[in-house]
Amino acid sequence: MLIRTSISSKECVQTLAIDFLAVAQRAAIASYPWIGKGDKNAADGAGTEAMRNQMSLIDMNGRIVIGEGEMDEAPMLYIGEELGTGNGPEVDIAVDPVEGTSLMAKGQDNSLVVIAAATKGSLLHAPDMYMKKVAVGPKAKGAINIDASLTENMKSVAKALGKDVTELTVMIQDRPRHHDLIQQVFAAGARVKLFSDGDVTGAIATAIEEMDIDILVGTGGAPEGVIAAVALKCLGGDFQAKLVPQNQEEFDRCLQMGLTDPEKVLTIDGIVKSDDCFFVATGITDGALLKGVRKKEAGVMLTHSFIAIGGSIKNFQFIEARH
Ligand SMILES: O=P(O)(O)OC[C@H]1O[C@](O)(COP(=O)(O)O)[C@@H](O)[C@@H]1O
Repeated sequence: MLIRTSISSKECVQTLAIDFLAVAQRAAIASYPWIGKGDKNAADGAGTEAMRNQMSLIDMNGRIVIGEGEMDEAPMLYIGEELGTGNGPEVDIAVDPVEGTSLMAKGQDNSLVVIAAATKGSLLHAPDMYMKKVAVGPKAKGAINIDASLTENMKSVAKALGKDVTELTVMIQDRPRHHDLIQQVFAAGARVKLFSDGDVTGAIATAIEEMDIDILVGTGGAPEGVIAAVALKCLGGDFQAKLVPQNQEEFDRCLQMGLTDPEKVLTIDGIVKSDDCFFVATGITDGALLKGVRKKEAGVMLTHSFIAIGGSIKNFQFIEARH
């Protein structure tokens, strides 16, 4: 008999989050042999396969809403793919088996496995295109406006945090398209923290006090934006976004995916419509949020993960595990 429920109970969301922790850990371990080997696709393929195999064992009716691509372009974890034993809650799943594929292929810091999940029907089906984003932690919730300039956002966030604008640190991906944003930070006397890849980590950093980041701003991947929004929802932070279709084809693609007004402001609650959600990450290479996979003696592998759970649980944990 098939059991279909929602993940609204505390026990259910907690159990599923633990199951997905195992998925992220397996995917990170599978990618480990490819660190620094210069082959992005092999690394991504290994992580994807491990992720899919482990997810198939979970008691759930899962459906990939953000994955490796459309059915005709991705053999595994394609958008719409159904995963799990079929006995269990109905969940929307967003995955990135390797967030920071170039970093990983070059043996650089900050690549990680990221997964987000929420009650069925609650995650935005974002096409694989650019998205303008702004993210802040819990203390600045309600203080951001994606339609305002970064200068104005910095003023409002500084006020919410009880800081002077010059004390803010703004994380921005180091890309030519962000030149103007970087200049606005300098002009305000605030500090930038530029990073080469991995804006999911940047968004989470705004909600983890020890990471000392006040705002993440910039244009990056929309799939990563949805995953970051789930993480921030669990962490009590805030996130706003706008899709940035680059041409008519991308614009039409938004319409096909049911986004009737592709350039409208997307709030955190519009991207993640349910509080019953969770986020899991496992480090592949060392990074600002997590250490990477380590190979110990006698085939033992060490992993470092992060779990954030939303709803009535609302907590996060760092987990070190030996496999
Ligand atoms: O490299 P671009 O085109 O600036 O895209 C930005 C996106 O790329 C990343 O840095 C890494 O993405 P990949 O894992 O697909 O390589 C994301 O974190 C970010 O959203």
